[in-house]
Amino acid sequence: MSAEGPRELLGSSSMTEERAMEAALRPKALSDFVGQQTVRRQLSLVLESSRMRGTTSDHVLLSGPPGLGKTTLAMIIAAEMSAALRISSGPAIQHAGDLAAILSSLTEGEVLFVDEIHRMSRPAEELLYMAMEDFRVDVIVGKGAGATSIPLELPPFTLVGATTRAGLLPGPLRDRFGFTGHLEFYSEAELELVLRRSSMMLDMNVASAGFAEIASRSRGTPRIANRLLRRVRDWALVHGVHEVDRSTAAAALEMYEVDERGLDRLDRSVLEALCLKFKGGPVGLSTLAVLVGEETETVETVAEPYLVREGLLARTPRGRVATDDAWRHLGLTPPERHPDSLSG
Ligand SMILES: Nc1ncnc2c1ncn2[C@@H]1O[C@H](COP(=O)(O)OP(=O)(O)OP(=O)(O)O)[C@@H](O)[C@H]1O
Ligand SMILES: [Mg+2]
Repeated sequence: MSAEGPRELLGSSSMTEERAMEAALRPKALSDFVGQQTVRRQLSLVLESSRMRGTTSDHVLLSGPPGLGKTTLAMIIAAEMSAALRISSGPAIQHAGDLAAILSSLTEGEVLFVDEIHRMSRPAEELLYMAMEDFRVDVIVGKGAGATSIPLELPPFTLVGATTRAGLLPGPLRDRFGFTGHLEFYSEAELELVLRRSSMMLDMNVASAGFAEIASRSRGTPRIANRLLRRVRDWALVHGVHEVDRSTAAAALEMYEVDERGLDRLDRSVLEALCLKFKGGPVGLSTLAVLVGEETETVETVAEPYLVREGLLARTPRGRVATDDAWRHLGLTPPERHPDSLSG
């Protein structure tokens, strides 16, 4: 979510449309959720078992890069449990009191979804430990010497936390989730399924090769696949194309500066900054973020995971390094290196 903000691949005016479309395209049941076999199977077992036992499900933590389906899964969990869903987020819970207010208003069995849970404040986090484990919170009333703590029983609820950065979660919090699902990037075949479904909802006529072309540029991410599909729709509409084939899709996406490997402007500027300004690195993350004019978190959660996966960038103890493949992707010649200085 947060990482989505500064990302302006397609301009901020598309953000409202993006939200609305995202809601419309979200699968509503676990069986409609494409890919993520492992997580889906594990989660379905957790939910099935709690349904059989007639209890609320264990708390669930979902981690993974932006746009892979964490929010979608949280909604599916509530739907599968026929439970009400309450949505909040780490940045919105800055005081323990904010969290206490949310928790004390939950009804029995409700699913509380906390997005970006790694961004909650420390005091709120500590309150959450007790709530997760004992369904109880201590509410502090008053200030200073006169402050008293009133224990408050909570109805059983299921916490679903989502994070793009599981590594930032303190151990005690991570340990209190009964189940952690790590979402992986999607294969091109899976993205084609996502696109097929979305194209029907958008009433588009797309040939198989058209789906393949869009999928191959979608960085393993359903959100990006859906977004590119909408841009291809615009292009086809304006150019009077009735069936989107491979070349239509390619032409449209070239225009939006999404290259054949799915790299967009931000990805390329990260690689360019590394290669052209720092001879390929190593460069610290924060320096890199300043150079490309983005938040550190955006570079780290949005651009890097894909660049690393594509073998274009390496994270080393001394900083980020461009691989030879990155130089070649930018049309540059990789520098000669001493064999032992490779990637720091
Ligand atoms: N497995 C899937 N099958 C079909 N569509 C999916 C799947 N996963 C995600 N999507 C689509 O991708 C879009 C983004 O998914 P979602 O909002 O759940 O991502 P997220 O992981 O919560 O991202 P963020 O970290 O930015 O909050 C949704 O509109 C949804 O329709
Ligand atoms: Mg989300």
